[in-house]
Amino acid sequence: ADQEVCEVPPSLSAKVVGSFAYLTVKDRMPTILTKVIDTLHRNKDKFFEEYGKEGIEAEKQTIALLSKLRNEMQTDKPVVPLTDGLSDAETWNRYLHGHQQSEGDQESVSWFKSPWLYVECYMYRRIQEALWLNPPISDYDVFNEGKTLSFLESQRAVMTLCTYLEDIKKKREQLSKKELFEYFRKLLQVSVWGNKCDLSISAGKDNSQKTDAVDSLCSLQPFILVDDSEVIWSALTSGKSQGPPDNSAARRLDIVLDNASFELITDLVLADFLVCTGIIHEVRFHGKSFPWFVSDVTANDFHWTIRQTMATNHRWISKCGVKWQSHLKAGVWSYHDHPFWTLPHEFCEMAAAAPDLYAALQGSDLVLFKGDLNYRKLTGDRYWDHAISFGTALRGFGPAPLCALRTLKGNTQVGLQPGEGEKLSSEEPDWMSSSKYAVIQFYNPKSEQ
Ligand SMILES: O=P(O)(O)OC[C@@]1(O)O[C@H](CO)[C@@H](O)[C@@H]1O
Ligand SMILES: [Mn+2]
Repeated sequence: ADQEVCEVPPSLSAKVVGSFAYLTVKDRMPTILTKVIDTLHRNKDKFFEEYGKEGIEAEKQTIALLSKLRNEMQTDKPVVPLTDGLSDAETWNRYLHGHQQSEGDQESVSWFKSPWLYVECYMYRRIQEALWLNPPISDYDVFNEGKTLSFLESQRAVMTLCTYLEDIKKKREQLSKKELFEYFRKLLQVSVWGNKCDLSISAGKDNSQKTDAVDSLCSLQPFILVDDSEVIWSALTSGKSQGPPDNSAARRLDIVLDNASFELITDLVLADFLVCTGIIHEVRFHGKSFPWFVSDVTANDFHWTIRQTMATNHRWISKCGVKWQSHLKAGVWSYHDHPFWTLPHEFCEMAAAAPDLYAALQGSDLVLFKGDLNYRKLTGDRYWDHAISFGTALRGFGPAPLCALRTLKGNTQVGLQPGEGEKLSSEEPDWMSSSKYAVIQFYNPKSEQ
């Protein structure tokens, strides 16, 4: 039961030598920084063409700041305040100050000693600072190449998925409620497995979708550790009429997006299925307000992806794209990028840190949280016992019925059967970080779990 009183366990951090957090801070994060520096080097001519010698100077200064950042990280220097004066800088600096207060001094808030969730988010905000401090390349997306390439390499999978959606649409009038549920279940799984395509875990190496996302569902089924599809379906389809949306019956879905390219397509397909079958009447997509965790969706990625699908010469992909663009135009779909999603806070702090966002989410009938980072923030990225309930780990966060759709890429997992986590650890030590396993985990704050 969620009321079980329990000590909040410590945060994952790199101070545990050999832990996934340690290996991430020691190896993967510096690698990501090095790739960012290489990307800036490789685009030197482009900056010159576009901005002349000012562009070259800006590129050089940015690289200098990023090299300094990498050195701070690799030598475990103290975390330092942001200096770019962006609207969120003060929140970040207050957050840092809070850590310094609780640790007692500035020295002990550092890359290998502080919570992994904090320092990893902070790294991406420092990358943003390096760009922001160097106009005219301030709004250059250092991760754009990787996201674009990953999308273009996933085109076969996009084609089969859009064709699959088209088939469903053709026969939707004849589908029974049970058949609708089966398609919902499949598209929910396609969306959760789409989360494997993440360029942060691969440190930028190609991670595009090579296999047919629908055909592989059966073989992947055993690796879904928690599957709450049925209770999600009944939350979506119970009570309110299926009819056309008069205000009371209108049902709203919020999708807190994760990665661009193929994963974004799986989310757009799921949203389209729910709208065209009349189960959902409005979808709000939540992305990041600046480039984040290498492959996370920004406004530019979101609109570029829809324009790309419209322009593709494959008839079903372009038909989907045209439909999606019309949903945006009609306001049935909308894109939002609240600054909170690119702050370091655990979600149990949202109501205090971003009351406007928390209130907005309270108007949703279901909030889907995609990916591993969102799961880490939902549960606070802590050493929870694997068998404690998801509700307990949420520690009061619950603006609306919510569902986490994540492949496991960080060693936090709750809501398992007693002994299940230990069994997995004995058989596969890296079960929480290999992205081989996934959860479709639901929590309804309005009802006892
Ligand atoms: O949120 P996502 O895209 O599913 O995964 C983000 C991620 O790749 O980055 C962090 C490790 O660097 C972890 O949260 C996770 O492995
Ligand atoms: Mn991501």
